Amino acid sequence: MTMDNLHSNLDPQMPIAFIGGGNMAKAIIAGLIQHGHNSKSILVCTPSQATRSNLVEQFDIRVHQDNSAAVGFADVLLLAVKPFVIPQVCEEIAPIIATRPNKKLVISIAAGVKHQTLSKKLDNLQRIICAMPNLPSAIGKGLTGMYAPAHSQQQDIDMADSIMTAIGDTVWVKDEQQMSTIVATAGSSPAYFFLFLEAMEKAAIEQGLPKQAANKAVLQSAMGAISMAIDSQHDLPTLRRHVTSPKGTTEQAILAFQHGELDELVANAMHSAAKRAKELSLG
Ligand SMILES: NC(=O)C1=CN([C@@H]2O[C@H](COP(=O)(O)OP(=O)(O)OC[C@H]3O[C@@H](n4cnc5c(N)ncnc54)[C@H](OP(=O)(O)O)[C@@H]3O)[C@@H](O)[C@H]2O)C=CC1
Ligand SMILES: O=C(O)[C@@H]1CCC=N1
Repeated sequence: MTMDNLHSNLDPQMPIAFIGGGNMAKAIIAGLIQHGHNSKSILVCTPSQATRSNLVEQFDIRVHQDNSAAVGFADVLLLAVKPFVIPQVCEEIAPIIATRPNKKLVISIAAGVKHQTLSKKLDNLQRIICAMPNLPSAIGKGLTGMYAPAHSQQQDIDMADSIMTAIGDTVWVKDEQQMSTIVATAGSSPAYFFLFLEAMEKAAIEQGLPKQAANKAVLQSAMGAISMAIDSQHDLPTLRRHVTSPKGTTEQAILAFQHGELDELVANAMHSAAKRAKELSLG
C-alpha cells in the first residue's frame, strides 16, 4: 500500500512456497531476494528438472518436483501456474491442506481465476487471496492488484500485502470483477510499453539512427517521462502540453497518433485483455 517497498514488514525468514517456477514466479522471487528475503526460506515446486536447476543456479533457493512439498514447507503458498493448470494443482494440494486448513494461506496470481473457483477446488478453503502482479516486481517496481473476499481475516490481508509490497506497490479492489481491469491495466501492461518502445526504436533506426543510439534515446526519454509523471504535481495532459509547442514538431506527432485513433486502439486493446481474463475465469 506504499510506493516505498522498504516499508514492507515481511519477515525475511518467513517460508514462502511457490507452485510453478516460470517467468512470474522468477520475477517475484527476484524481487523478494532483492528486498532481503532469505533465499533458503523460498521453495519452488515445478515439474521440469531444467527449470529447477535454473532456479537454484539463479537464486540459490530450494526446489522440489512434487507440489505437495510446498504445503509441508510453508504456511503461505503462492500459486504461479497458468490458469488451465490450476485445477490439477488444486487437486494435488487440497487433501494435504485439508488436514490443516486453518494454517495455510493461498495466494493465487493466475489471471482470471476467481476466488470462489479456487475455494471450491481447495475443499472450501476460506484463506485465499487473489493477486495480479506484474513483471517489474523483479526489480521491486511491481504493481499488484489484490482482492480478498469480505470474510477474509485481517492477518491474511496484511500478510499478502506485505509480500507484494516487498516487490512494489499494491492496489486492493473491493469488487472481484475489477480484477480483470487490473489485468488489463497492470498485469499485461508492461508488454504494451515494451511494444511501444520497440516501435519507436524501429522507427528511429529507419530514420537513420544507429541501433545503440536509438535504444538509448528511446529508453532514457521513456524513463524521464515516467519519472516526471510520477513526481510532478501536473497531470498527464498538462505535462503533454508542456512538450507540445504550438506549430512545433511534437504537435505533428500527436496529430498523427490522433489520426490513428490511439485512444480507441488503447481502449480496444485493454478491453481485449480484460475480456480474456473473464474468459479464463470461466474455464
Ligand atoms: N508473466 C506475467 O507477466 C504475469 C503472469 N501472471 C500469471 O502468472 C501465472 C504464471 O505465468 P508465467 O509465469 O508467465 O507462466 P510460465 O509459463 O512462465 O510459468 C508457468 C510455470 O508453471 C509450471 N508448471 C506447469 N505445470 C505445473 C504443475 N502441474 N505443477 C507445478 N508447476 C507447473 C511450469 O513448469 P516447468 O517450467 O517446470 O515446466 C512453469 O515453471 C499465470 O497464471 C499468469 O496468468 C500474472 C501476472 C503477470
Ligand atoms: O498474458 C497473460 O495471460 C499473463 C497475465 C498478465 C500478464 N501475463
